[in-house]
Amino acid sequence: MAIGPVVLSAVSVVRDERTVLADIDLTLDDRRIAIIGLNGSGKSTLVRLLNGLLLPTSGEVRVGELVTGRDDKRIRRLVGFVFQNPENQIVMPIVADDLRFGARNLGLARAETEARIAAVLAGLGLGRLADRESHSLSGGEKQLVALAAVLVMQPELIIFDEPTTMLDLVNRRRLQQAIDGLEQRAVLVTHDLELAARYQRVIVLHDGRVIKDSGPDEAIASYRDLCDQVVRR
Ligand SMILES: Nc1ncnc2c1ncn2[C@@H]1O[C@H](COP(=O)(O)OP(=O)(O)OP(=O)(O)O)[C@@H](O)[C@H]1O
Repeated sequence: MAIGPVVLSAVSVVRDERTVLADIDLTLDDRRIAIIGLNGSGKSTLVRLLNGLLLPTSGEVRVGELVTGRDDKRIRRLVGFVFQNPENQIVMPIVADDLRFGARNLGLARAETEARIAAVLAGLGLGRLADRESHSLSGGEKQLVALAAVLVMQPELIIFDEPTTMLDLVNRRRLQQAIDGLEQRAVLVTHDLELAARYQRVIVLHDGRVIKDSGPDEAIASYRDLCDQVVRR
């Protein structure tokens, strides 16, 4: 199934009586989209809406023909989510078993599961990690294994919430390359402006609103201006 655009219509999120996202209208259909903004601007909240991890207080989020809150099971198959902290995502003690876990939940046949796991690990250059104990991996390896677990499910869109925060420069590059090599569409929340600069569309959030939605140069310049203003205040 081709996923179609993800459309947010008049979406607001209120948490503890605070408006965290205010009246957002967005159509997300580009191949690569980065979302940047200050701490607390609403980036994680926004991306959690995209696969129904969080439901809007008002408004609607559509994934193609599907609507979050109504079609979440189908949406989760189409939209994968790589969390900031891979510790929250890796559940099994052995790496390959962790990758099998999600595939089993999809009800895939054993041979299909094994073929997908081998292909994904090879594609990310992680074949040597298959039999390792998950807890023994480095932070960077864990981040890539968390991505591998999502890829085994073959989603059509992958959300990354600050995937490079815990990575050194080498692993950041590896993850960048892994993302560049993905066939799937990707939406990525990041404070890493070098990473954001690689994406064709960059959305800047501030106080729960979209203040810029453009190509990377313009968006990053406006984010820098915003930071200057906030620091001078
Ligand atoms: N469960 C919650 N209950 C109450 N407030 C929340 C909750 N989750 C998030 N918030 C608030 O919503 C605002 C936006 O949070 P969010 O995590 O979306 O920001 P962010 O842009 O991803 O920030 P960061 O860059 O620091 O990760 C913050 O002020 C946060 O305190």
